[in-house]
Amino acid sequence: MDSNGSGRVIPGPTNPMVTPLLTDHYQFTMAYAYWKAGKHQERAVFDLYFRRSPFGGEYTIFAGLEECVRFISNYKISEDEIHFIKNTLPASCEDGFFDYLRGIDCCDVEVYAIAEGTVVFPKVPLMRIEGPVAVVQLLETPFVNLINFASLVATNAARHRFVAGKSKTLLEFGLRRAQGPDGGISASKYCYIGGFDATSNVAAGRLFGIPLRGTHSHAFVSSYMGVNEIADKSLRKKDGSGACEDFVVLVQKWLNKIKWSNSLCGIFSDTNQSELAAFTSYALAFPDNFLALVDTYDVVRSGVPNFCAVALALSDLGYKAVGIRLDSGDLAYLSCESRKFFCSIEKEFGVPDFGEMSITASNDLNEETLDALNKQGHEVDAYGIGTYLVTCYAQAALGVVFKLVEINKQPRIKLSEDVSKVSIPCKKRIYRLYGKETYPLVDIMRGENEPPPKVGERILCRHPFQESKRAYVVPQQVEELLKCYFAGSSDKKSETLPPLKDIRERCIKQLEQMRPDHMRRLNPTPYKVCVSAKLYDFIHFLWLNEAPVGELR
Ligand SMILES: Nc1ncnc2c1ncn2[C@@H]1O[C@H](COP(=O)(O)OP(=O)(O)OP(=O)(O)O)[C@@H](O)[C@H]1O
Ligand SMILES: O=P(O)(O)OC[C@H]1O[C@H](OP(=O)(O)OP(=O)(O)O)[C@H](O)[C@@H]1O
Ligand SMILES: O=C(O)c1cccnc1
Ligand SMILES: [Mg+2]
Repeated sequence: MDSNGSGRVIPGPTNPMVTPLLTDHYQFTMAYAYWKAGKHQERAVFDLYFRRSPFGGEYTIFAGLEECVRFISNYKISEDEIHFIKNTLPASCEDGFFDYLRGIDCCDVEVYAIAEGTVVFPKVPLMRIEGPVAVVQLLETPFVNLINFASLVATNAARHRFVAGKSKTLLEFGLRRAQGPDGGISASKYCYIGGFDATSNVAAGRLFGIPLRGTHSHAFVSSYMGVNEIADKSLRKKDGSGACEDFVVLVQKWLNKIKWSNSLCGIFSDTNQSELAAFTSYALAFPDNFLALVDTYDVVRSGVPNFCAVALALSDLGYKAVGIRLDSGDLAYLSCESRKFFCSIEKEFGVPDFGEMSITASNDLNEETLDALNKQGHEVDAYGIGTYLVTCYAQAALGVVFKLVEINKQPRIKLSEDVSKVSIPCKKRIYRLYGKETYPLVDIMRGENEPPPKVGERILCRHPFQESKRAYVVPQQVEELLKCYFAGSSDKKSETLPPLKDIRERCIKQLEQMRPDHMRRLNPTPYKVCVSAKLYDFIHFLWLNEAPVGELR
């Protein structure tokens, strides 16, 4: 634990593998070369950004900032680590360098960032990292690593939420399929930020206070052979006014009633009795939270009737069952059939709200299957989503980069044949300009010393690289995006790290205020990211200055 200059104590990174060695070898070789040249203390400014939003979309959720701040707040290279680094470098490397590494902390580093959970766009610096060039260089790889997957998976979660709709419960079930333990823990944390309601991941529940939810598996159902395996068949009434001595008999009674009821007669005959035993047993263990996986044998002919028999028996004793989970087959059709069954029971037996029993669906769900279910019509209330969500199956990486934009107060540019890869030089300030209808209109980057845009004042916004693309904007609201999150030992004020719940709320609010055409799944409109006229001129001046002139022969 350490403080970031603000006097607040900041714990280390969640994952203890996040150490100064969690970087690329070349960061240490460059650090040595900087040191050898006497250049290591030169003040550098790097921007961290990405070039394209993922999943064919036009927005991204910025996530991972807290872990970066935790990392640098506690940055210290241990003796063991220095010993290891020394062995990885040529023997000719001078000892003075290792003394230098020994003394490194991040007290000369400052980090400016957009708030975690904000909707962000390509080319805009999500973080600006200032400090001695050798130190900031060492931070490149861990920072990019901590932001890349966090932002990717939070965006994936937000996209799943967008298709599922606000009213649905979204459960993250991905731990078993995630890319290793950190993939699993990170996915649970950042899917929550992106708008999921709960996770099945117990460790994530403990670490981050994310609500835990779950049902049961097919193994639980198929492990039962019959009701005689249930040792204690008694169940106390919910209000404490007595008990049912044989809950199994009560369930059987209800199953018979359903079977011969007017509206359900003929829909099913004999249900699977081992499944009934499993449901009965689960209800005895959790009478207040009874939710059954109904697709082990046959949803309509066995799972749903068995579930209803147990739920009605519970109802006799004052308990309210939660619902069912469907994990195979046509989820649209089966959810509608199950709903019809529940509604018939409500009508036939006069059990209030039985028709509103919750239906959870799972099984290889993703944006496309959720969209297909919506188009077909369905009765699903909650989705359990694993593999496609946590592995970010539709796109493996976000492509976050970390580029030098200034050293010793000299702006720097990285040129490329591919214009989209040319970096935007200078230490910049970023503003989000809002229009009349309260939507964000554009993000504009301006040189650090340019005055901020003013509400009601016309501003020329220019595409950073295409001369003909320009627009005037008269903002109704101006929001400065980069705030100081780590001030090192300077006396600058830094932002406090908000709790996870607040980050999630911010994210949900941010998504709601975006113009709908930026958010749609098919051919969304790109959000405009621009530069001030002054910065535009400077970029192109520097470009011409740095690019050699070709010669044709
Ligand atoms: N109504 C639907 N429309 C579109 N996709 C659906 C619908 N219902 C389910 N799906 C999806 O179709 C796929 C079905 O998976 P699969 O072919 O493995 O069948 P299954 O139902 O799991 O079969 P099994 O009984 O062998 O487990 C899943 O990805 C599921 O999310
Ligand atoms: O389908 P996902 O989106 O990854 O969500 C999680 C899945 O994990 C569980 O079963 P598991 O996949 O382990 O076994 P199954 O495929 O045989 O049901 C669960 O029943 C879900 O189907
Ligand atoms: O609780 C569940 O139903 C669950 C948890 C993880 C994976 N699949 C399902
Ligand atoms: Mg599966």
